[in-house]
Amino acid sequence: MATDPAGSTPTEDAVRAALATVNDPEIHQPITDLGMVKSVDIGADGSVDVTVYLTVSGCPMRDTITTNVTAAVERVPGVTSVRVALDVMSDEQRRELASSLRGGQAEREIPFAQPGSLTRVYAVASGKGGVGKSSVTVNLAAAMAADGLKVGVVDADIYGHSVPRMLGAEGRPTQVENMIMPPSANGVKVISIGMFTPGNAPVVWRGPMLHRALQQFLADVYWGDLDVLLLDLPPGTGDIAISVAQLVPNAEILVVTTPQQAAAEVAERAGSIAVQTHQKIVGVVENMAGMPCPHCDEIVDVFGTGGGERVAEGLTRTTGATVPVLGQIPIDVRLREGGDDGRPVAVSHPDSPAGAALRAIAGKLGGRQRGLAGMSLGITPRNKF
Ligand SMILES: Nc1ncnc2c1ncn2[C@@H]1O[C@H](COP(=O)(O)OP(=O)(O)OP(=O)(O)O)[C@@H](O)[C@H]1O
Repeated sequence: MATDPAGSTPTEDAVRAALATVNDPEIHQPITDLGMVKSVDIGADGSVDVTVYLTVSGCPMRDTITTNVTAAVERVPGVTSVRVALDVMSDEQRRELASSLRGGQAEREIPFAQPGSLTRVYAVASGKGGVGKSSVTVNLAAAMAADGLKVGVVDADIYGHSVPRMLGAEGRPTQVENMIMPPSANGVKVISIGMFTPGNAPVVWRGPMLHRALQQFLADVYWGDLDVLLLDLPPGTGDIAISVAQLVPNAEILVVTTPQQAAAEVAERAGSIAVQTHQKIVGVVENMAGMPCPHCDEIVDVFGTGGGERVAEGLTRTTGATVPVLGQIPIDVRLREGGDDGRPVAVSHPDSPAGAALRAIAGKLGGRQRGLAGMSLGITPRNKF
């Protein structure tokens, strides 16, 4: 308990100032700004009773909120004890909160697709499954967050939703009215179809349902201000790639391939869908590019060589714009282990060959300024006379 040399009772202003330092763990804003402080009562003996509104009953964050509120108020000089009681917001209060979080933006509007949005959106695509698309997405996201960027990931890989586990962000998102609060881990906010399906049930959704799910993830999830949003797409050239193009036309495509000839060919096909959707391809990542021999450090080209380069050249030819190889990531058992444990190798072993390669790619993508080059200006050229 903080001692007060003057021995005076703490003021309500001082207690509220302390409460303003406590962020809601899901919304990441001060509980005082969110209308979550119901009452503050201060006894003559310096005891403080605080009642906090939870957004929903049974909120999974109730213990965290109680601990953080207690710790903040205890630090106020003159406070002798802190008791925290919890209440639940009424429907009306929840509606007000949801509308203030939306900041006046209309319901169902996708903030990233608005003109002037400063969030860079990357849709991570691959031709074949299992080439490491989700691993690359998660590691790039965690590395960018470690560099201080505000990052979100949408796991749109309907059939193999592995992003929450790879990031260590399992658990169900809470909902405030129509707004979904994304869990976060490793500094990254994440939402996944897997968070809404019972157990490990396979998802047998068709195109229109996938489109609606993606729209909901983009419009109804409270992302806050993001610097970068990564979308982990299912492998191949399915419906969801078209949905991304319709919902976030300014999303740029990042193609992941392995060095193998066959994988490179399908990756090129997946990438060339961007020509039809008029999206920009930001670059190619070659994953599983060789494995250092554990005995002599010689690089063993398990999956051959040159796939990334071939895809980049092919896409440059098809799109007419230069598509670079952004980096090559070697096979590394720590990358796989990190994926299984929710500790991305780019942050747990940043200097390992795979970690360093991923961080370098994250630096290139995270450091780019969103210029007008990637944006639709929404104007039509006038016909020539
Ligand atoms: N560079 C690497 N070194 C070692 N293991 C890797 C590497 N890249 C990926 N893996 C492992 O390969 C497996 C497949 O990776 P991942 O799930 O990221 O692929 P994916 O392309 O997203 O697959 P899908 O789209 O089919 O779900 C995972 O177990 C992952 O840990």
